[in-house]
Amino acid sequence: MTAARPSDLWQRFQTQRSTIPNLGISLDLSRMNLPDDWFQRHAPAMTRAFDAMDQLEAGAIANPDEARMVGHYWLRAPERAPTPELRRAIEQPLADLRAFAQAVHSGQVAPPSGGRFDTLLIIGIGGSALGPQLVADALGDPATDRMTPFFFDNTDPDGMDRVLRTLGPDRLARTLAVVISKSGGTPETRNGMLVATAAYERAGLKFGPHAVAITGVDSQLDRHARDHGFLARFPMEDWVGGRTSQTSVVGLLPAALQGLDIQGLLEGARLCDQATRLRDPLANPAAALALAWLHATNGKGEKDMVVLPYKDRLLLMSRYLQQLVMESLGKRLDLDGKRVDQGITVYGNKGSTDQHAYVQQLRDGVPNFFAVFIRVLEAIGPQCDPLAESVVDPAVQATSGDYLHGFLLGTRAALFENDRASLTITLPRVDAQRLGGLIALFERAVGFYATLVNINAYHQPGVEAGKKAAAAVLDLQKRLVEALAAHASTQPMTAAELAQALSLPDQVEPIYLLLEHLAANGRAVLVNPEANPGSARFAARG
Ligand SMILES: O=P(O)(O)OC[C@H]1O[C@H](O)[C@H](O)[C@@H](O)[C@@H]1O
Repeated sequence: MTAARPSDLWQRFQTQRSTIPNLGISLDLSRMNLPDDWFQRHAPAMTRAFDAMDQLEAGAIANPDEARMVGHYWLRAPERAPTPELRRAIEQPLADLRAFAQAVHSGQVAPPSGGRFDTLLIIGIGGSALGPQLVADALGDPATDRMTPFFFDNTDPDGMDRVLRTLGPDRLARTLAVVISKSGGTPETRNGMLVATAAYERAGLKFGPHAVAITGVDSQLDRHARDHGFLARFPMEDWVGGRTSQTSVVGLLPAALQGLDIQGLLEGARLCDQATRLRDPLANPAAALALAWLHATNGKGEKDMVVLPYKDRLLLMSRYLQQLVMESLGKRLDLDGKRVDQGITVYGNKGSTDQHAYVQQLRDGVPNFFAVFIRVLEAIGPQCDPLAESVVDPAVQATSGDYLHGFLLGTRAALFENDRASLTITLPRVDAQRLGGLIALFERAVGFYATLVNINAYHQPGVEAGKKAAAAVLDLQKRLVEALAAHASTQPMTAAELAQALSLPDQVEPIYLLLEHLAANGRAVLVNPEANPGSARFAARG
């Protein structure tokens, strides 16, 4: 049990606290059980991390495997971009996207069938969806949004169908599709675009005059957009990674179209960047965060990070951070090519909802995590009806917001009592500036941490393995459908027999799984449904 006295904790609360002054954001590490000399002990390592970050911001090839610069910090301070060309590559698209959003809002850019665009269908995945989703949900307000956002962020036909049915053909005519893919070749996004195109066409509409693309210049998507008369194309630069693209066109165009405060997002990120360039880890929340992770995880991912925002609007924060942290830090090799199997697992949802779900395990179960509480001081936003924050419990004169805050402090104390560490990030409110600041805080903490554990945070070689394997599966499926037609039109066959026919005797299991999928979707027939996998027989569809 932790035997810290309240007066010691109060002392630690004051000394292990850093801030982003202009945003009123603070980071409290008092419940992380850091040894007193933790920061001092890691001063030399942190100096290296500051040096690496300085070089990155100055335009070094900070992503060595892909031979790329890493420029997301310039997006909110274009004057810091290392060359005038790079500065222009930030300022021009920013001006263009603002002008485009204004033209859409004013009706100057309008649907061919008349009226105004009032709905957005954002098509993207991973870094091309998670940031826009987080921002849309955190800052959006159905009463004041200029356009209502919907997302295709997967290749699940049922998921896409649900969105399309929510929209219906009439609303589709007033829907602007924003197709986002840095590489321009991501299959899920391409599929989403093709399904959307078919839906527009079925409604008697052409997709191009309802669509814009955000993608690398001359990518497959860029060429498709050009050839199909998209309304506009916005460039995505190779020095902006998908998971750090929220302050690029990727995050800003959807937000601007929704009518959100993109200047606030940029400003918040810029102010955070300023505060986190300070070379004093105790006073620099991004450095302090990275050093706290180093302690909690032993620099080897030994503990998971549970993200607990006590605010519905920040529900998607854990999902956003999952990609930012796990895709950046989850690496097999370090920068010297040594096997390290690095990473920090991130999950979470929101408080106090989680207290009625998995906090039981956090408090009493396997102690394999540390918690990140996100505490928002103002209980309601200026746009809220005060009714939501009226007294609900006259006995203690408490409002719903008092309860929410009370549950946060209560859970923080209950975890700490049981030797579960946590850190707390406090924001005055959820607005564009604070959200921009929060995103930038984690971006830089990830960068520092990567240097502390000597890995490249800016590539994702592991993702490719799954993509290649999926392509091989689709190729096998094609050959299987052909084999079914050739050999199993009259005489049903087992997976093993089909594997034999394809000369792929060691592929029986994937062949069975594909047959099951094809049969469930009416593209093959399972003639003996009660049979076990070994004796199940499949025929071509007649
Ligand atoms: O923007 P895109 O090129 O379509 O990529 C979308 C996502 O897919 C990839 O697999 C990467 O792992 C992500 O980092 C990326 O954000």
